[in-house]
Amino acid sequence: MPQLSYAKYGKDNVRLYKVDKNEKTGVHTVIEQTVCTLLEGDIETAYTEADNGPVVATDTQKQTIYIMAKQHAIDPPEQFAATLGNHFVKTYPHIHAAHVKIIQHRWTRMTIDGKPHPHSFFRDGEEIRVVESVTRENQGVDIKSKIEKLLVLKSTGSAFYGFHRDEFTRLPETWDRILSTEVEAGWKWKTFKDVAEVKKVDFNGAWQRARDITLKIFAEDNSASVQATMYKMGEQILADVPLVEEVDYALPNKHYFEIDLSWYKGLKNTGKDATVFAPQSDPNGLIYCTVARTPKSKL
Ligand SMILES: O=c1[nH]c(=O)c2[nH]c(=O)[nH]c2[nH]1
Repeated sequence: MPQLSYAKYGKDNVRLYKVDKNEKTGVHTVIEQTVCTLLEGDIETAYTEADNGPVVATDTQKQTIYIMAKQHAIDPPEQFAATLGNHFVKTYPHIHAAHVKIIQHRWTRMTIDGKPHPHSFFRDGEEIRVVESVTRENQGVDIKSKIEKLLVLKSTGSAFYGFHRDEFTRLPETWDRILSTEVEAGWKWKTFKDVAEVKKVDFNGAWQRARDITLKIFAEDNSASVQATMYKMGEQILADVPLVEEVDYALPNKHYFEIDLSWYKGLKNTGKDATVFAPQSDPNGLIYCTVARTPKSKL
């Protein structure tokens, strides 16, 4: 007999915008998010017996997102995720866990004639801030914060030599190359007891630190490899944000190939003379790592 071994359900791609209007100064602050909520619990019969009794409709979940957004802070997104998760597990006795994912999109204030504009914003890149949370009944809140789609490039200060060589190796060693990646960085927080504890944490400060560290180390490290540079980033975030237990990075190595132009009148464009390159869309390297405070057993 087959069995339902796992189930969760909810509403994805709920788009949300909230404006905070400071009446005194006339300055508006805007936040745009895409929210997903997924509920777990005693919902088996909805699947196995066509019983909709336990189903908190996905439409209800969507309406709840709007109402909670009106009544509570949605920034930082970590706090809003915990508020939503707490609502679902506290309101419905048969719901035992709520997964909330929030993607926060960039709206950066415009500078007009050298002054920050009170109510006009622009999208400065595709970078997103992501929060993944799970609130479990009587077991607290687990939160992971992320930066995704942050595209960076350095035109020098990166080498790759001394790697293993055998009969399959074609790649020459290089002491000066272009390094480019689209940063995906995540940091997992210690388990929080409840929403009250979540509310005390400076998530925006931590996001800023993680982003600054990523950019500073990317720019300043005399990179031996993607692996070595990303490890330094992880170490530094753990050192700077005590409530973070684990940091992970996923970095594609976006290759830029030298083009030999010597066929054209002996034009020099390789080695130290290389200035025109061919950016590659694929294939690309893909390097992962997780840096944890306490090493995990490999067993
Ligand atoms: O930083 C790098 N790490 C690698 O593992 C690797 N492999 C490769 O071909 N180029 C690079 N660069």
